[in-house]
Amino acid sequence: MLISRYSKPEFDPYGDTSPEETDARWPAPTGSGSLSASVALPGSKSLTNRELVLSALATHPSLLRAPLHSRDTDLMVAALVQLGCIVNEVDGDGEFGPDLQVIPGELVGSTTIDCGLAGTVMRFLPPVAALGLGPTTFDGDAGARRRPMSTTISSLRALGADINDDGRGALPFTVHGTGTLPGGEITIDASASSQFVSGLLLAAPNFEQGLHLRHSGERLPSLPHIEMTIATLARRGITVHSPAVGEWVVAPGRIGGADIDIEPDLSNAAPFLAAALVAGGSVTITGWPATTTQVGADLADLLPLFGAEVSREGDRLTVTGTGSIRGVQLDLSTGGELAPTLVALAALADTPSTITGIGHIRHHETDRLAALATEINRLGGAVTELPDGLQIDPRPLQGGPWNTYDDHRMATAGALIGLRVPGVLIENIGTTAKTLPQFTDLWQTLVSGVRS
Ligand SMILES: O=C(O)C1=C[C@@H](OP(=O)(O)O)[C@@H](O)[C@H](O)C1
Ligand SMILES: C=C(OP(=O)(O)O)C(=O)O
Repeated sequence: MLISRYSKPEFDPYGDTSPEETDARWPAPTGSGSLSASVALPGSKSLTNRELVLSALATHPSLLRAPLHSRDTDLMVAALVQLGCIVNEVDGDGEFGPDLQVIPGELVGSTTIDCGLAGTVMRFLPPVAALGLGPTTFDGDAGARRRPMSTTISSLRALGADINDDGRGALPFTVHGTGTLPGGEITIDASASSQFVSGLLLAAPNFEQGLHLRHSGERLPSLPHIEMTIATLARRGITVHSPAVGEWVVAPGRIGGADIDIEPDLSNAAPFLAAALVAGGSVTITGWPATTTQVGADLADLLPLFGAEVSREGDRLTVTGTGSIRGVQLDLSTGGELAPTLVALAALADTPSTITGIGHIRHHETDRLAALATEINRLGGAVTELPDGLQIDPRPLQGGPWNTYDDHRMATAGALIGLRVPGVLIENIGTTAKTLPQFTDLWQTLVSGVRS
């Protein structure tokens, strides 16, 4: 089947909802005994969207096996189809939807791309549009217009692209593609997001002169995601040289078509695995890859800091907890994506925690530092915002409303707290569809796997 009209579903569980607009809150289920659950998760968002982009830029067709099907990946598919690719759904072995065959086509603009709230779409596709012929306008949700884009805009300009924007360094803007981009040597500030680097690296082999990219800025967050970008390029025959930390060189080259198995999303495993600490008992995630560039793999080292035991048998990773949680002192700069889960855990711990190195998550789906502090404190918590993190002091929490700010990880963090605290009512739980449309069903499976 050709997916040429990949549009938002009629029921849009993810759009720009405010707490006031959403009457129906999801009562987070409470765990009534220690857990004994085994959960299979759909594919990684970060891998699926990288492989979709590389497939579109490749010389030959690609097959993505067991890809994620969620709002962020649907938006990526829709955008690539608009830019001239063919994407076919084909039967596969994946439990969570069809495989995707991607046939690259001549890249064309004259279109408006809906980025939704997906950082991967808004940061990975402007370089692709610059390689297409014609104007491509990028826009997205109200929340997307607040996410930083100035590095994408200024870096593409420095590489030879013609871009119209309103000077705010944000969506919307228009890339006037000419079918080719000179590329070359530039220095950027990627302090606000690693995705500025990844977006340029993914398209770099197709720039006339390739790319010599340097990062200069106060910090470079989410380094594993850049490693992931480099690894996905390597599998398609492109070597990224990194002569120094924060410096990358990509020669012009041909991105190969590929047959790729997408790993389960290990960042989405975070709330499920953390549930073992919150309720006690054990939670197993199946399909855990032997090696991976996903930062979610760090959970195997991070959760023991909170008091968990982690074991591994083949492709099954199991976390066991007693229900008692220790506070942590943690620099999470490499895995900011895991912060909402770990902060929720810390809010249920017996001792104080400080989680730092995550100032940049103020620019994620929402200002996650402010959102986590506000929502946990509303339930009686004592969370203090730091410039680049949160201090979390233990307090008994009580039930009440939990707002999600259109942020899938705020929703799952609320569910985790609700596993222990009765009466947590989550607004717009449907926002989990950004990367895990099956969240409520899978969470129910987890909670039902209880040994009383
Ligand atoms: O490249 C990617 O797939 C991602 C990079 C990270 O972004 P930041 O560097 O902005 O944190 C991560 O948090 C995001 O969820 C996904
Ligand atoms: C920051 C995230 O998403 P995005 O890819 O939209 O940046 C996330 O999923 O935690």
